[in-house]
Amino acid sequence: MFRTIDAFDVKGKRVLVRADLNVPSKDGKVTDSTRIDRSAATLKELAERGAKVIVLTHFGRPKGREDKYSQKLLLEPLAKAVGQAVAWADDCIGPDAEAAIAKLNNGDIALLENVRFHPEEEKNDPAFAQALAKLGDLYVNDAFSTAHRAHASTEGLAHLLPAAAGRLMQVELEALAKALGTPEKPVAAVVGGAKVSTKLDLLGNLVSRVDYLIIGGGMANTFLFAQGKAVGKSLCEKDMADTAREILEKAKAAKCHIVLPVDAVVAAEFAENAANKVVSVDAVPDDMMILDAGPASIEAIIDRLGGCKTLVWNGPLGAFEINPFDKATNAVAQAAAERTKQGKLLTVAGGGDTVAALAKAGVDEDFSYVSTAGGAFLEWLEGKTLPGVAALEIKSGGGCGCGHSH
Ligand SMILES: Nc1ncnc2c1ncn2[C@@H]1O[C@H](COP(=O)(O)OP(=O)(O)O)[C@@H](O)[C@H]1O
Ligand SMILES: O=C(OP(=O)(O)O)[C@H](O)COP(=O)(O)O
Repeated sequence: MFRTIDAFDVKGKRVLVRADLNVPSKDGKVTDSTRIDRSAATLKELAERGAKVIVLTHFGRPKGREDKYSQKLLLEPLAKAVGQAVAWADDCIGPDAEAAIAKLNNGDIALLENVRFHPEEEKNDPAFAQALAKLGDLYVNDAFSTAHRAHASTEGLAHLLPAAAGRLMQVELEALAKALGTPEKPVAAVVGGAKVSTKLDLLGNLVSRVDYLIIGGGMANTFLFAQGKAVGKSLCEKDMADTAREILEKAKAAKCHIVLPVDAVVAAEFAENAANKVVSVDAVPDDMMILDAGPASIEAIIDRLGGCKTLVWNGPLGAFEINPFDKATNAVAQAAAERTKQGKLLTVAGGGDTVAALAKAGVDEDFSYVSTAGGAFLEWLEGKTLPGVAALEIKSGGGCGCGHSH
């Protein structure tokens, strides 16, 4: 049980909204604005109700203040999404933030610079959380896709100010519970993408929840390496090999079938239209990298989905942003969309890049539900309590606040 923004009288109040505007980008331009667009409902409602709306978010994984992770590129798409100008502050705490907020009138919206420019954010540092809290009267967490992180702006702040869930947070939790509360079996999970170390661990729990775990993208390379295969220059976290082997053992014990690529599209560089060829996963050349799953792997995955009733998906199967390494992601997305339209498969997908990949494949409207969250959604699926959601719990209201119904 958590409070929503219905419980707040926001008129004239400074409302700190933690959104997740961590969107895909290229050359300083946002390439998929889904997270921004879906965060707009809360921001617009608060502004319409007369709040001074202050948006906190992270963008990427900067190590301290790094210009390439400045959030200025978000200003224009955010202004478009909310239908009004958005003010800016060069820092998320201190004099810059205070000055920008002091200028806000009721109904105005401001975006502050990347909270991760301060390493204290990810440490959930109490003094940093206090510095953020000083800027607002009320706190709204609308960042479901970052709710698996116990950071100052996603967790700490909820203990320092009156706190509520935003509309996107509400919608996500309700939609996931409805779609996946009791998933029809067999259930397949597709997990790919590039965030190997932060997502590999959770696969250990996922194997007891799904019948098939289909591993692709950079994640698969680490498993192939763990099986003793050479992966050349591929994205691969070699120090995670033991964890990968443990997951394979856990899967066996849980009778979860792991599906790994059998062939791969390899190239010498991560670049658009790089010369490429299809090889067996047993024959990846030393000077090349795996950038997509090959045709035999695509066929095996689609074949496997044919027998499933539910699909959950986070992480593209290849480097989908650069042609032609989007083939496996496109083909599997289109096959899943087709089966969804036929009423044979319930499909729930999520993640900043996964959403962009589904849009590129032209099927984002055809899935049963598309979440803004990737890692958070998988952790929710594991049955884990998400710290960002739990912190919103109304202590006397009963329920643990994790978003699951127990
Ligand atoms: N084989 C691969 N090698 C390098 N990068 C890959 C590979 N497969 C997928 N990726 C990358 O994974 C990224 C998305 O991963 P991730 O952030 O985990 O997904 P999401 O944002 O949907 O949760 C994309 O930028 C894509 O290029
Ligand atoms: O993009 C995100 O998650 P996702 O890649 O799992 O979809 C969130 O913004 C969380 O980012 P983080 O994984 O750097 O904490």
